[in-house]
Amino acid sequence: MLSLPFIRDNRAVVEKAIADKNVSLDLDALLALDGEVRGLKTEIDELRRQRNAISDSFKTADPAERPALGAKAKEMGAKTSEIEAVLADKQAALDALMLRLPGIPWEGAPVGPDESANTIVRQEGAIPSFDFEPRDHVALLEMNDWADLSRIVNVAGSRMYALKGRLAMLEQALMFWAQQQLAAEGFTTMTVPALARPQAFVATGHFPGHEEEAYAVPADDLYLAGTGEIALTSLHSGEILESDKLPILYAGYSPCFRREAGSAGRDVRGLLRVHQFYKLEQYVICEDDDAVSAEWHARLLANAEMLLKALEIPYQVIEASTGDMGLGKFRMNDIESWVPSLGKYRETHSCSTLHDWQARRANLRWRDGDRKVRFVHTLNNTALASPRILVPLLENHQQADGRVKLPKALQGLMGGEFL
Ligand SMILES: Nc1ncnc2c1ncn2[C@@H]1O[C@H](COS(=O)(=O)NC(=O)[C@@H](N)CO)[C@@H](O)[C@H]1O
Repeated sequence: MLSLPFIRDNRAVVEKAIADKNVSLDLDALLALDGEVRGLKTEIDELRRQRNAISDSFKTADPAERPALGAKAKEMGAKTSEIEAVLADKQAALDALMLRLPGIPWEGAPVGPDESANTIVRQEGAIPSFDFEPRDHVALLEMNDWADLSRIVNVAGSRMYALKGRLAMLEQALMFWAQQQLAAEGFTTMTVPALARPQAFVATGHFPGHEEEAYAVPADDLYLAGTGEIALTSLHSGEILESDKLPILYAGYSPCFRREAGSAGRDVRGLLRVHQFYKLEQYVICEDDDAVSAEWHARLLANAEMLLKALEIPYQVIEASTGDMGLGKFRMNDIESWVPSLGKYRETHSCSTLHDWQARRANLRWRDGDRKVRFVHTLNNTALASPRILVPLLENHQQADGRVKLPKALQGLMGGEFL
């Protein structure tokens, strides 16, 4: 969300963000509502002032005049309530439009409608060349009995899987290993729930707009989150964080649930796109200073690259376009990992800076050195998301006989050179 003073003073910038992020929002209607709300508030204040004046005069008034004064006060009270009802409706309409406002993208973001406008920042790690016909991850799962992709569908429906044996253990080991790497970078590991109240989805920007992507639990007015970002964004809602508590660095581990409503037919084979997965989420709450945010964005990206380099997975860093980065983002860099069976890079990480766009929605504030209360900045990036990360991991390290050679970083954890 943006502040109304910012919108009033930066109309052209906001209009450009609305256009560049393909948002359908009538800024004139929003500002007209803002004007009406301010007018109604002024009217109410004036009525209250007059009513108070009458009440004050009541004590010293001639007894004969009191009935008329009482009637006047009563009439003003009725008028005030009438205007307050109108104000409530206008305020609700304004609040709804405010939630649709885009965050202003950084000036270096490629302007374009969707991911087709994304650009490649750089590529890291040599694409492996095999002296045998490489298998895809599903074939590797089958020949090593590392997953059940069929029976489980009878139990839980499509896009579901069960990992087995050493691969199931590797998934757990990977998450612990990543938590250790992030702890060394100062991030506090947290396990967070997937269940969350609707307001938590509004705070991150998932609602309004993406309700159909979340599984609902209507009996309890809860939804299942698709990312630990949702719990972490609202964890400190309503608090005023002292400056010595910033930055807050969380490594949030959670199950993630996504309906993938819009993904029919995409990635239907295997582990790339499933309804339930596990993610370790890097999350930062920092002071509202653009340079500080930019520094944390770079560090979140570097952390993810550190993990990919240790896993010896080739990848490329992507600069997201204005149309692909999402409503609230200032900047988004995806990392795409090489998948040999597809002969292309596929997204495994997504690093975002949101400035105070989420903080305003989540009511996340801090007290600066001058004791001034301000909204914070929030950032997030994937550390590891499994089972998707297993796809490049297994395929890039496969041997001719179908065994998978573990990267050195995991050999100690898994007690051997091979999975
Ligand atoms: N349906 C899915 N199945 C498997 N993995 C998924 C799915 N959706 C997302 N992921 C993984 O989760 C990562 C982060 O998802 S994201 O929506 O791009 N971004 C976020 O959730 C941010 N909070 C950063 O983690 C993706 O890069 C991908 O690796």
